[in-house]
Order: sequence, then C-alpha cells, then structure tokens
Amino acid sequence: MSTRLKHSFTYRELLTRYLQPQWQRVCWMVLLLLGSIVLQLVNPQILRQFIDNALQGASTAPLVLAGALFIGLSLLNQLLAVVNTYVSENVAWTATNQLRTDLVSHCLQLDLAFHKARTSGELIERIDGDVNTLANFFSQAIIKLLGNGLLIIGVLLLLFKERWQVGIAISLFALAGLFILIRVRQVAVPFWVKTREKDAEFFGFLGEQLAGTEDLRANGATGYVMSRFYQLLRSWLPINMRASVASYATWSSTLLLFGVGNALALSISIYLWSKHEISPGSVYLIFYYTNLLSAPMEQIRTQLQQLQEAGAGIERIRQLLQAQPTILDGTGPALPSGALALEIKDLTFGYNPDEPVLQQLSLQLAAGRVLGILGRTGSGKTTLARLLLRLYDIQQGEILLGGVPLHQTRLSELRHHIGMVTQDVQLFHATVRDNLTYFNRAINDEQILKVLSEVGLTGWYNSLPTGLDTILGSDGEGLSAGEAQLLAFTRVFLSNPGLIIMDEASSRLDPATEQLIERAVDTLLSERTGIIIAHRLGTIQRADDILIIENGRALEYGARAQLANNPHSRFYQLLQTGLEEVLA
Ligand SMILES: Nc1ncnc2c1ncn2[C@@H]1O[C@H](COP(=O)(O)OP(=O)(O)OP(=O)(O)O)[C@@H](O)[C@H]1O
Repeated sequence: MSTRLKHSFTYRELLTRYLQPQWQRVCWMVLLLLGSIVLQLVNPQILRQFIDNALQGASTAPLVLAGALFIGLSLLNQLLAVVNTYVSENVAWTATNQLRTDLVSHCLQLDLAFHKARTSGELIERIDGDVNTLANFFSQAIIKLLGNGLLIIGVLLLLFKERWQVGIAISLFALAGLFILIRVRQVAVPFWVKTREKDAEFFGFLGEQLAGTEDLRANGATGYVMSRFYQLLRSWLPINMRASVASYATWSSTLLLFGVGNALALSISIYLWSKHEISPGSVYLIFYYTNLLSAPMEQIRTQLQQLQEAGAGIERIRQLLQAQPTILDGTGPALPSGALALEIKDLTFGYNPDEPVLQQLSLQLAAGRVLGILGRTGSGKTTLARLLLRLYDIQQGEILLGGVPLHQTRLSELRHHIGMVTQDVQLFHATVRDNLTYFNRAINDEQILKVLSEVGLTGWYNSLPTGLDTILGSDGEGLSAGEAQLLAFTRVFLSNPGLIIMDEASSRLDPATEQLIERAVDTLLSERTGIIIAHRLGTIQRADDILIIENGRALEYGARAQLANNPHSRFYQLLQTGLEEVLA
C-alpha cells in the first residue's frame, strides 16, 4: 500500500485510489443517472398533455400514443434503475474489496504486540463492518447527491415555468423541508453511534469465546460465558430499541412533511384552477412534480447520513492504518544456506522495556549444533524463540544468524531459514497439501509423500478419503495431538530451514507416537542447527550444549557432556533430581 494513503486517508484519497481505476464504470453511472433524471422530468409533461387533450375531447389516436409513450418511458426508467444498480454494485464491491485487501495485508504486517492487544472480532469489525459502510460511499453517495440535487432543481425550474407563484411556494417548501429533514436526522445519529460501539464489543466478545471453545468447555466456563453473553444482550437491547424508535420518529416526521408539501401544492393549484389560470392537466402536473420532490429530498437525507457513517468508518480505518509496524524489514545480505550458526551478544529484552524478561544473555552456537534450553515456566524460553524469529525486536545487544545481524536481513529470508515447531500446532481449514506447504505450489506431491513417510504418517495418510486433497477441519479438528505435531514436523521438513526451534511437546503423547516424534526429531536435526526448549530428559540427551535460564538470565551455559560430568553444575543436579520435578 502506498505510504501516501497511510498518511492522508481523506475522502479525496479514497476516491482517487479506489475509483480512478474504474473510471469507465463511474462514467456509466453518471450517464445512467442523468438519463433517469431527464425521463423523470419529461414524463409528467406527457401526462399533462394527455389529461388536457382528453378533457378537450381530442381524438383517440394521440391519446393512445401519449399513454403508450408514458408507459414506455416509465418502463425505460425502471430499466435504467436496474442497470444502474448493477453497475454501482460492481463499482462498490470492486472498491471495497480492494480496500479490504489493503487492510488485511496491513494488519498482517503489524507487530505481534498489536494483535495481542486486540480481539479478532474487533479487527473483523474494522475490516468488514467499517468497510461495508464505505460501499455506498463509493458507489452512490456523491453521484446520488449531485443527481438528486439536479432533479430537485429541474423540478423547481419546471414549476417556475408553469407559474412563478407555484415555483416560489414549492421552492420555499423544498428548502425548509431539506433543513427540517437534516435536523431531524441528527436526532437519531448518537443512538446509532452507540449501537455500532455495542456491535463491536459484542462481536469482539463472540470471536474471543469461539476461538477458545475447547478450553472453555474443558474448564467448565460455559456458564460464565453465557452470563457475560446475557449481560451483553441485555445492554444491547435498550440501545437498539432507542435507535429504532429514533429512526421511526425520523421516518414519520418525513411522512408528515411530505403530506404538508402535497397539501400545499394541491391548495395552490386548485386555487389557480378555480381562477381559470391553469388547466386540470397543469393541476395534475404541479401535484406530480411536488410528489416527485419527496424521493430526492429523502435520498439526500439518507446520503448525508451515510456520508456521515462513512466518515466515522474512514476515521476508524485511518486509525488502523496509522498503526505502523515497529519491526522494520531489513535490506541487508541473504542468509547462507545449510545449517546456520547463532550468536547472541548481551541480549536484553522486555515486552515492556522497563520490565526485562531476558537480561544480558550471551551464547554462541556453531552451525549444526543443538542447544537445549531449560528453565522454569515463565523464565523466558519462548520469548527467546520469538526474538530469533523477530516477532519482537530486542532492546539491547545483538543477535547474529549465519554471521548476519538479525535486523539487517529481510524478514521473509529469516522466516524462510528458521523453522519452528511448537506445542500449539496451527492448522487451517484447507487441504492437507496446503496445510503442509503453506500454499507453496513449488513443493510437489512426491516430496510431501516422501516426508510424510519419513515422519511415520503413511498410515494416517492412507486413511484420508481424498489423499492430499482432503480438507482438514479448522484448528486441526479430528487429529490427535501427536498427529498434529508430526504434521508440524512435516511442514518444517518441507521448508528445509537451517535453524530449527522446537518448543517440545511435553505431554499427551502415547509411547508409540512419542517414538515416532523422537525419530522425526532425529532426522529433522541432522545437518541443521537446533534449539530445543526441553521439558524431558530424553530430549536433553540430544543436545550438544545446555542453557539454563532463570528469571531471564543465563544461570548456566556450556557443553552438555561437560556439565553432566560436573557434580557442581546445576545441570548435574537437575539430572539427579529429574527435570520434570524441578522445571514443572
Ligand atoms: N506477549 C507478552 N506480553 C507481555 N508479557 C509476556 C508476553 N509473553 C510472555 N510474557 C511474559 O514474559 C515472561 C516469559 O515468558 P515466556 O513465555 O518466554 O516463558 P517460558 O519460559 O517460555 O515459559 P513456559 O515454559 O511456560 O512456556 C513471563 O513472565 C510472561 O508472563
């Protein structure tokens, strides 16, 4: 997305960016609108002729012709309306889809910290809800405002042409009417703003609860969720009712207003007719034109309201776009291929800079070696893994990967060269193939099948109804924890990174699956650098070096064999007591 858009996200910017590429369709919209205005103005004139000729006893032929013309033009007007709807919907969807795409790609670039601070429901409301309010803005608002303005001016001019007294009276009515309509509309606006806020809160809540369904059920928290749900509904109801009542009041005041307009038109024309100044056809014409004013006046009111809603939507989208990633992409050298050496120099980091989670951490891991990290819950192990992937940036010190400072290399390069397997495997509602390759079409089916057999998933694969085309349930539904882990290994094998980080699965696996995983880990780590956040003694045997973290500091760091043989080392003691007891 252009930086221009990020900084000045105005109505004009929006129109230029999203409507300019569709200028031909927009021209069609204008032409159709003008055509429709002309038809609406001309048709009553035909009817007036028809009435006057009929009253004067004209022959049938011209009457039939006028009638047919009236019906023909009315039908043509309807046809124009249908075509216009088609074109304007097309314009609106093309523009808003582009805007949605821009917003989604912007959000994907934002820091993890940004996403952690917001519920997914809130972002959905921004990306879909607010963008929806802009659909009308793109397709109709301005064109309709201008078009309806033109139609009103056309009607008034024709009324002036009929009789200047009528022109003046109805012009005054139109002006006063528009003023009243707009004022009355404002009464309902604050109620609708409140409703939108409540909507966002409700969908935020719903999104969060749905994402955590499994945990909520497992922990018996459904009662709490339902009570929060009822509370939200209870506070939603009166707000919605007030907004609806306010809207109804606005609507009925509009009806009343048009009733007054019609009465005014009829009284003046009947008065003029009684003075023999106008014909019955003209009486009908004046009445018809006055009636014709109601639709554009009402539409101007609606369009102004929707412009205001679009304004609020634009404001919220602007705020979203103003959130900028703090983790900036590097431009520097590519990482070497094969196993990657890792060097960490004096690293300090805290999610909140005043509260460091990792402090003065240093280590050197040669290419191809495996580092086992041990530490109590909350000591900072996962944080270290996140820093290596640059999901957060460090505050002090330096991290070098393959001799290249982490912040200098491109983020895509980094994520291509580092593979991570966590306990929490994220699977998508997509085919097995797409889940394993992350939609990378360069990886062919033979490669996937080979890796699946290497990790011991051939049996599982054979049970799939449509092989790699089988769609997985969202969030790995229908898969065991072990199978999900093995799929995560398969993914990493296929992306072939130089550094593997494993946040080891510590529980829930049966011995057979555990064996499969052990084998997969062995293959995965051969000829690659590895970091294992270890929870079991078995995995620690695989490590060449050991780092024990306590309260964010390196308590002990060295070669595993040496530490294991040194009775004074903490690692030695851990081996005696058992990791599970000490680290749990
Ligand atoms: N996104 C976050 N924002 C703020 N603080 C966080 C965040 N993630 C973790 N922390 C805090 O940082 C500290 C280290 O957490 P971390 O997840 O790195 O620990 P860990 O050693 O991996 O623990 P575990 O073994 O339980 O996974 C903890 O005090 C935790 O509360």
